[in-house]
Amino acid sequence: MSNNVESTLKPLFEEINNLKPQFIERLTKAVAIPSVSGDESLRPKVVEMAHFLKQELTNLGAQDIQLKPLGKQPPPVSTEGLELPPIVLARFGSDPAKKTVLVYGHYDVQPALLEDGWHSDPFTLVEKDSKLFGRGSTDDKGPVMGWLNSIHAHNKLGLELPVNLVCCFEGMEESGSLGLDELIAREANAYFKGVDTVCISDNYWLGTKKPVLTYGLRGCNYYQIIVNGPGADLHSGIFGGVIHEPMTDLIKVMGQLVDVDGTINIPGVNEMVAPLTEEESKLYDPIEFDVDELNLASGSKTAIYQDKKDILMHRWRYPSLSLHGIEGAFSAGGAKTVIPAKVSGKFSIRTVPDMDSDKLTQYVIDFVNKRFAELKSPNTLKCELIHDGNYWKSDPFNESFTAAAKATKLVWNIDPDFTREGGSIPITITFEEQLKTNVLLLPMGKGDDGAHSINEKLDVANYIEGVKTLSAYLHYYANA
Ligand SMILES: C[C@H](N)C(=O)N[C@@H](Cc1c[nH]cn1)C(=O)O
Ligand SMILES: [Zn+2]
Ligand SMILES: [Zn+2]
Repeated sequence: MSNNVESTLKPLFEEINNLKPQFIERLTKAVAIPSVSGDESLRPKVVEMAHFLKQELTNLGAQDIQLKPLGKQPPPVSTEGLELPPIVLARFGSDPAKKTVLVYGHYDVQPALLEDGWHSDPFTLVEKDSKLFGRGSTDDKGPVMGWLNSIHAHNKLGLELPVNLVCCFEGMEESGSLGLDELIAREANAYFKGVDTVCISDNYWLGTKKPVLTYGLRGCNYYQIIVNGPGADLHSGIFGGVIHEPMTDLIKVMGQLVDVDGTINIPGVNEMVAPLTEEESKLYDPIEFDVDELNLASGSKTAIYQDKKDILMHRWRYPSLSLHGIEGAFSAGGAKTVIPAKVSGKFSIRTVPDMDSDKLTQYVIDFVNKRFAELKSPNTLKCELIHDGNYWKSDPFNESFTAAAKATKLVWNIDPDFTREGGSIPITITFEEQLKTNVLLLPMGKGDDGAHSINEKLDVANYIEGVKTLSAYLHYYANA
């Protein structure tokens, strides 16, 4: 059976090589649409991206393409009445004799500004040194285009897809996947009926040398602390030293959430973490990774841990708390002498088994309120959850992972490592629970791609060989 698959894949891989310019052109067009879900002013661009996908899917011959509306964005962070971007659904084939694979990806991206330190406009894909630079190149427009490219190559060759393919692309992943849980529940026995497995390509290799298959993700609970004080921004020469300043209160509270060594100071949080078993401890041993890979990816020597096992465990199986920013604070160049009247501090906690999101939120709010009360400030403070998404951990011993391992070996000539991921894809567990299927994470990009960072890139090799890997996965899975 396997030989059959490989003889089918040989001409397909050649076709993928031939189509490289068209594939890069497709990604160029996708990156050019600044579909930043976290920036309300760019919401029309997120919607434009959904329409771009619809057009691409139409050109590729998809059936039953639907842009599913999700209604209004819920509080707390949006302007009232702001519409969520639609979910793009499409299918290729509905042959009852074939297995059905649902592929999920997201078409929204993180914010990006040239002045943040990009070497070129983040929304113009630039090919340099065999790398494709641009916001979304690796997260997640490259992999989403990867699925389209695979269909394109099959079409060009007149080769039938080996499975029925259902596409589900969302535009709010970077902002908590708002509305998607409900859509999946609604469509579980409708659009998604008959789905045998789910494949997500939206994470990265652990390092830069070895492909991986991923069977776990951390969750993400995102919070804000709003401190309100004077009626307007004030002159620090006139009011400095004579009023309680919101920013001082906020920094005092935020500064106590986490220690410089990453220890979370909120009582109850670390106690919720599942204990490390001997069996799990052994899983880290064969994985290829070291502190140099971490330093390479971070562009620094700022690692808290030097030992591989410590690094991996703190990325995958322990929670972390990161401080992200302060809305309302002076942040431009120069030296403005202002006392901001209202500031909102943003931070998130990456969650792991067995943390409970509601309990965590209660612990966070109690801690923040207690620390603020100690300041005896007349300002007001409110701490709230902006969005949460659960962690996910699965058993990687199933047909889908086996097919992906064969595909990876064929394309990259090396057996993949089995890894977990420190980032989050909030919807993963919902697919597993609602569709009662397993989920596979099959990443395309490398650990040094700089997702969410400046100068995000996807190596040309990862893009093209990634299309081969996704394609080979579908063929091996069909024949498993
Ligand atoms: C791993 C994935 N490509 C990703 O970047 N996910 C985001 C999801 C998220 C959660 N809250 C906000 N965004 C991430 O891990 O930050
Ligand atoms: Zn992301
Ligand atoms: Zn992503």
